[in-house]
Amino acid sequence: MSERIGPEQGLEILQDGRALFIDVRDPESHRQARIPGALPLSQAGLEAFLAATDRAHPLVVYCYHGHSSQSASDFLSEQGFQAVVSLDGGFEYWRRAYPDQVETGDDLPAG
Ligand SMILES: O=S(=O)([O-])[S-]
Repeated sequence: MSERIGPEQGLEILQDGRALFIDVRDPESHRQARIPGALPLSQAGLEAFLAATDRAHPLVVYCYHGHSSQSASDFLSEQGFQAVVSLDGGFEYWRRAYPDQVETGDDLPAG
């Protein structure tokens, strides 16, 4: 089972820039609002993601409430990713706790 982290730890990791945030919600939800710089990952993009991503790159996976991100994290661990965590509370908690850490609409990811 992959590790879970709380939102405070997620914020620290985001600010350190040491992990890739993976958004497993539906693509439209991602387009509307997301954790800054997060990558949308759906079934359709999975193969390309697995082919292109370094297994050593730390990943923080999030969904709506922190449930489906746990199975997505387990799956990514099984695919060889060495540092995968699931974000407790998901985006719904995150957007209320850290409204200034939400990117919306078609804003380009920072950096
Ligand atoms: O996205 S969710 O599985 O936490 S409802």
